[in-house]
Amino acid sequence: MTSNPTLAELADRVTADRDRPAYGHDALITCDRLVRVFTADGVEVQALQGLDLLVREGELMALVGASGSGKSTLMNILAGLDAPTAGAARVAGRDLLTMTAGDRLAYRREVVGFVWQQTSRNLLPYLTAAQNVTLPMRLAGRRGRSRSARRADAARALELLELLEVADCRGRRPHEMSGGQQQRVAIAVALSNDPSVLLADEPTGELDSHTAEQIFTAFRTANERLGTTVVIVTHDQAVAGEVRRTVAIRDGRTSTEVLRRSEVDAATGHETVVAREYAMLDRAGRLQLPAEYTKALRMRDRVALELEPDHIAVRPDDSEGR
Ligand SMILES: Nc1ncnc2c1ncn2[C@@H]1O[C@H](COP(=O)(O)OP(=O)(O)OP(=O)(O)O)[C@@H](O)[C@H]1O
Repeated sequence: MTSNPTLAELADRVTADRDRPAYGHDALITCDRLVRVFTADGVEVQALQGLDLLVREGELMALVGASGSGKSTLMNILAGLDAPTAGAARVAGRDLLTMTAGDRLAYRREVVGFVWQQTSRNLLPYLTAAQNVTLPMRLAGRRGRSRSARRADAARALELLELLEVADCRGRRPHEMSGGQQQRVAIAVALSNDPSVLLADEPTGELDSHTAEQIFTAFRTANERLGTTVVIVTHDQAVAGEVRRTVAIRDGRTSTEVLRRSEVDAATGHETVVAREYAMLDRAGRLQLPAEYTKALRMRDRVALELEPDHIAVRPDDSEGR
């Protein structure tokens, strides 16, 4: 252990702490110790238990986790449909805890777009694809109600439908389209007001694997061509495997994340994708070890720690019988 710091050292530490940028200062989405408690029939359920998550502008990332881990709760908060119990959540500079009902409505219209699993939840059944895409633009009313504004909205709707390769569906109502076409139109609807963030909760859950791949391509197109930040909750390993960053949620907290990067072999020019798993370390120093690791070494209750020059070793408790 180090000796007691001098007064000058303490003053230096205070200055360094003060000058350190705030947590998530450069992130588009910041969740800081986010808590959501539900009370049902007098029983409290802690759906989010101090979740930390940072998403940078321009990312395309996936959230995965077992059923009940808190993914939908998090998405509903980020979508502005639900409010957290405690902690902090900011998206594109908006504080999700302190927003008024009016701010929340503007936030849902202007800052986030969302695509849900149930195709029926995304589109109005009595409107055509093009009308579904122009509706959020009309509701936001950014261009006014003149004829030229309506023409500009219709042109943007067609551009988006073309970008997502469903322009041929523009005059069709949802029941006249396949599930995959409906989801691509739903992505166009979500993008209509040029949101900073596109949120999708199991968007491929009702689709076969080939169609799911097309939907994922549509998200990638939105991310690459429009620069929209995309967060997708998915059970689909194929989708999770396609993104650079997959964050796992366990028991209402972010636990591990997998980062993938391409490596090109200098000799052959062959490109391979290398994946590496990381654990989240929160500001209190808490770390969640993957269950399969702790099970493999029969670790529970207590582990032995050793600080090495370049790593920390975590070993099974060896104190038994000593
Ligand atoms: N409105 C609610 N009232 C009470 N409990 C709720 C409510 N919404 C969610 N929960 C509980 O919160 C926990 C997290 O639920 P959530 O729906 O966020 O999980 P999930 O990871 O999205 O699961 P799934 O993959 O099955 O959709 C669960 O224990 C759930 O039962």
